[in-house]
Amino acid sequence: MDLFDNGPLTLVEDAEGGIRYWADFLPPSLAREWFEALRDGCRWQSARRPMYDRVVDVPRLMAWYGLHEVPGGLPLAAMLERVQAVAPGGYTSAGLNLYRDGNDSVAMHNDKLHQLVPGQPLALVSLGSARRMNIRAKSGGRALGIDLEPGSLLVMSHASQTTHEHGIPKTVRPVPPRMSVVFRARPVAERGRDPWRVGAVEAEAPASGPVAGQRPGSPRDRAA
Ligand SMILES: O=C(O)CCC(=O)C(=O)O
Ligand SMILES: [Fe+2]
Repeated sequence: MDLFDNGPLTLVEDAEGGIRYWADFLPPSLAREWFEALRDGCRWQSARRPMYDRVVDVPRLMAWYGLHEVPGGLPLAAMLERVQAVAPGGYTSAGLNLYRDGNDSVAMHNDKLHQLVPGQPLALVSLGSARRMNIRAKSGGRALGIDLEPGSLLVMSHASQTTHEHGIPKTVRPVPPRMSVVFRARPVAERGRDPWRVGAVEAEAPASGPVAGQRPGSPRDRAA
């Protein structure tokens, strides 16, 4: 690949732009700075969900902000400005995931369609350590694996959420924490509502809402 080519790698094609990946979206020093600011400044919460006859913690921490009400000090407006320059969209919310170690994960899923504005993309910025994302067509076939590097951007079309699933598998490799910041365009009726209380942004919806006040790295029962 041309070293000076910062254009995207197209992973999936569709009429709305498919799934595209920019490895060098952010300068490394800025990616590090923003990782630390968000790790230390976000209201991280541990959500719970039923699994068989138990209720377990969703295996990662999450935070969520409407873009009209981001607390001062969090670099989400500056990040959004860079996202808009590459992948313009009507983004209204930022959902953040913190994977504390290789035991944290997200199961294969598509983002909930009723919580997304049709035609609008989802933009996912990765910070911290690199983690593998698997992307698989619902129609079958092998999953495609992409290592989401710190400072990278993955943009998924709305249409791709109807045709493909994505997930971050656990890994036995010792990996430092990794964060994703997902900008989404939410329908007006969904804005301002805590997404965990209306069925969550994706498949691992907790039934009982978040447990407030958990700090990154605190011990817990992690399944799934
Ligand atoms: O952390 C990631 O890269 C994926 C997160 C995700 O799929 C989601 O929040 O819906
Ligand atoms: Fe997702």
